[in-house]
Amino acid sequence: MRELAMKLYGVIGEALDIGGKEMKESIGEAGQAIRINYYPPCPQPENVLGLKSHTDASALTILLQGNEVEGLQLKKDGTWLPVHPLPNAFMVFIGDVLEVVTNGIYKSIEHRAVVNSMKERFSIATFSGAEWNGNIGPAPSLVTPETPALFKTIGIADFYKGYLSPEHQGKSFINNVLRINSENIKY
Ligand SMILES: O=C(O)CCC(=O)C(=O)O
Ligand SMILES: [Fe+2]
Repeated sequence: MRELAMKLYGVIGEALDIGGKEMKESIGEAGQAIRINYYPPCPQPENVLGLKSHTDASALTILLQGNEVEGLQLKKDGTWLPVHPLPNAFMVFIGDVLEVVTNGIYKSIEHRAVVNSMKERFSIATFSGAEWNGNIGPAPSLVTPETPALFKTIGIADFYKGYLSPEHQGKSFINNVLRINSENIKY
C-alpha cells in the first residue's frame, strides 16, 4: 500500500509539472495507518450514520470496500452521492494534507458512511500521511507570484492536533486556520 501511495505521489507530481521528486519531498517519508470499519445492520438506518461526514487528514487514502454492500457516500456540489462497490477495486481519496501540499489544486473530498437495515458492511482504509516530524505546506514550486501560497506551513504534529480538535468539523481546520485570507473563501 505504501508503495502504491508513493507511485501515486509521483504521478500527481508529474501531472502538476513539479515532478514526482518534489511531490514526495513535500510529503516526506510518508507514514501509514490502517482502519478497519465494521457497520452492523441497523433497524433504523435513517436515524444513524456509520461514519459522520469528514475529510481524511491523510495525503491519500486507499480504501477497499470489503463486501459488496453500498454505504460509502461522497459529497459533490452539495449533494451526497453513493459509491457503488466494485469487486477487487481500491478507491483513492485526496486527504487534507494533499490539498495543502498541492496549494489547493487537488481538493480533499468530504465523505461519510451510511448503514443498512439488513446487511452488515465493512471497509479497510489505509491512510498515507506526512512524515511525523516534518512540516506541511504548499510545495515550493507551486507557490509563485501568480499563485501565492493559499495555506500556511506548520509542523505535522500541530496539523493533526488541529484536525482532531473538537471545535473543528469537516474541512474547517484547513479552511479557517491554515488558509491564508480565509475570509475570502465561500463554503
Ligand atoms: O467505510 C467507508 O467506506 C469509509 C471509511 C472512511 O471514510 C474512513 O475510515 O475514514
Ligand atoms: Fe474517511
